[in-house]
Amino acid sequence: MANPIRGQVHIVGSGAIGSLIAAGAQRNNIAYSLAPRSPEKLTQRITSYSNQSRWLSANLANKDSLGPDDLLILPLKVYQLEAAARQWQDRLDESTPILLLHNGMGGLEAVRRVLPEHAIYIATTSHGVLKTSRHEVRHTGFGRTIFGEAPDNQAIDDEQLERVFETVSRCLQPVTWHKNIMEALWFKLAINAVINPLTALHDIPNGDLSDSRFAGHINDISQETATVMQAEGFRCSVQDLVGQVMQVIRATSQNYSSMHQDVKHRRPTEIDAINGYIVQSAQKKGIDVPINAFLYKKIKALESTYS
Ligand SMILES: NC(=O)C1=CN([C@@H]2O[C@H](COP(=O)(O)OP(=O)(O)OC[C@H]3O[C@@H](n4cnc5c(N)ncnc54)[C@H](OP(=O)(O)O)[C@@H]3O)[C@@H](O)[C@H]2O)C=CC1
Ligand SMILES: CC(C)(CO)C(=O)C(=O)O
Repeated sequence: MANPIRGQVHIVGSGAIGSLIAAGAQRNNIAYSLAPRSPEKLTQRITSYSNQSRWLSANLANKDSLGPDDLLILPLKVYQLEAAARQWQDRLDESTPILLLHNGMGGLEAVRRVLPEHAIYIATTSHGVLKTSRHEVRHTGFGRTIFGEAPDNQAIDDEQLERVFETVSRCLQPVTWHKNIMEALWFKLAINAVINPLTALHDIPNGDLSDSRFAGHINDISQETATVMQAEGFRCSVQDLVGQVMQVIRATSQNYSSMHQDVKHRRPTEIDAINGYIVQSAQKKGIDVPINAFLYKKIKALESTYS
């Protein structure tokens, strides 16, 4: 069996997914720290979907610099990534590996603007986690995680790759390796591009999208996304995407999507990294995606009403 990293896992923030990773590290005796914006935001307790609570040892980041044996994890929204990378850049060794974990696309580009040469790994997860108070999170749904290497990593370090994979496998299990992680991110994007804006705009839980009145919208959004994905070089059909979207709608029928919750709590949404990213990619390829553009504008208009 492979070994995890030899050093410490440094988790930026103390948000929902970061706290789940911290709990996984603690359970597996992997040294970790959390780095919230302020100590008062540190997660202290995690409750599992089977209602068992676990206290996190108060592991605030206290190292001045990270070495090649450490791992920096950025489980953040895409729009938070560039600033976070800037905060950490002077504390990283040139060989410190970095793991990005987010919904939507554009995270790699954002971090590369600051750290063009670091080895970057990317994961996407379907675990569900909610930060229920400043100090508590609830693991609401057991999911799975897909992991891969950024396609533009310069040097291939097989030992580092194995150790990082093993670390993520222990912290966020079950984890599968994907040889083209960008493809996995695009397929997840295609699901979020339908469910997130529609549930936010109609103020409904995910399951309500199985009503026949949404069938046309789901098909049309997926058609546009499939066209862009094909132009990006991925093999997919509208039927594939609609099938996957419907499966997630059924599997998460009681949930309110993250964009629905963001709008409800008047927080910035991840629309730029989801439908906004599809619109941008389509423009570069000369493809028209009017429905994605419409959804993008509607969510932006909602955000602009926040005081
Ligand atoms: N939660 C879930 O169930 C799932 C989430 N995801 C995706 O994972 C990503 C992270 O989501 P989630 O964990 O829910 O988000 P959260 O908002 O709970 O976590 C992000 C945390 O990081 C903090 N933060 C941001 N920038 C910095 C910084 N520079 N320094 C210190 N702290 C910082 C934020 O603080 P502040 O609030 O002060 O900005 C926030 O507490 C998103 O892309 C999401 O879509 C994917 C699957 C499931
Ligand atoms: C899969 C889905 C749509 C589950 O709600 C999600 O990822 C989200 O809400 O952001």
